[in-house]
Amino acid sequence: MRQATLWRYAIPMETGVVLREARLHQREGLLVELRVGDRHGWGEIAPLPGFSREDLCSARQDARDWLSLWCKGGTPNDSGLPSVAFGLSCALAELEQTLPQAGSWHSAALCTGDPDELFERLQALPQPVAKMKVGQYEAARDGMLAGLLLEALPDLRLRLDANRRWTPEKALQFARYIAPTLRSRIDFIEEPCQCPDDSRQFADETGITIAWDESLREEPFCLQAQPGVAAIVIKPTLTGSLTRIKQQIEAARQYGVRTIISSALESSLGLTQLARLAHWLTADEVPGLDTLNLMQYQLLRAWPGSPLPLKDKEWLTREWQS
Ligand SMILES: O=C(O)CCC(=O)c1ccccc1C(=O)O
Ligand SMILES: [Mg+2]
Repeated sequence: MRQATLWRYAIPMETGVVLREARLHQREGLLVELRVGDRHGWGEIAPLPGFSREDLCSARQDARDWLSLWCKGGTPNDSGLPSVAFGLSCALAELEQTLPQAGSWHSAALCTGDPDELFERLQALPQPVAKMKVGQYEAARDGMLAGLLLEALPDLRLRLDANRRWTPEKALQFARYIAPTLRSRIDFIEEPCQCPDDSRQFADETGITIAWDESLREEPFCLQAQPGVAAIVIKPTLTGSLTRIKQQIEAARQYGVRTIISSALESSLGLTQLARLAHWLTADEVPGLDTLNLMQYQLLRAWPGSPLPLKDKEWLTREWQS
């Protein structure tokens, strides 16, 4: 017999580092638990305000409809809401034991705090890959800091994320502070300019490669081999089912473009699944999952080595059961 429960969580968190002005003080989402006999599978459905097109209310409704049908023995189609399709497909994959347990537990370290502290943290990393948000302050400041880090830490690889905040002039101003010999250690800048054509031109002019993030979720987006485009950044919660994620990764591979699996601020349950997904489908890449520490605690599953407290089901609210 098939059984399903939909749980709700709310975790205090501070998201200023990643979301900037759109910051959240609490992350809300749903967890889905599927059971068949003594097998079970979990998934997380957590639309991210400001990024997802669906909200939690419509996600809950869609998830309930899907689960009702599934419990009756049906095989419902993937939800059209990306967060729902992602969470349900993870729960099914766990149930069917198709999501391997091994995970990519080393993430690109999210650069926070003051430069001295950052410097020490990066120096201690086994795989020195860091991700820095740029475009919030002066482009010159960003350029100086990035240049300084690359110069001081000769093994460091840097990923930058501008979230489309630069005009073409600002982007070039940033690049002027990065010596040409250091540029190849910038893995990529995610979406430097407002418009994708300007971002590609930036890559052409500076030799600094770029990655698509926001563009991936815009219609019409057609992945192609483009000079200067090094990677796509996939946030599964904003993308959809495991099948869809696999298709995107496969397409990128065909064009010689790297894929980085990245967080949309999921709880430790979803985040550990993303680490497993990353290991399974993008084994050679360091994922962008360094967001757990923004939360006050972990839920149901522990990220290996995390000192954050781990909370159990008592911290969840039951929303629906069948
Ligand atoms: O990609 C990462 O390394 C961390 C996640 C991250 O930056 C992010 C998280 C939530 C929403 C948007 C973004 C972003 O890439 O801008
Ligand atoms: Mg990004």
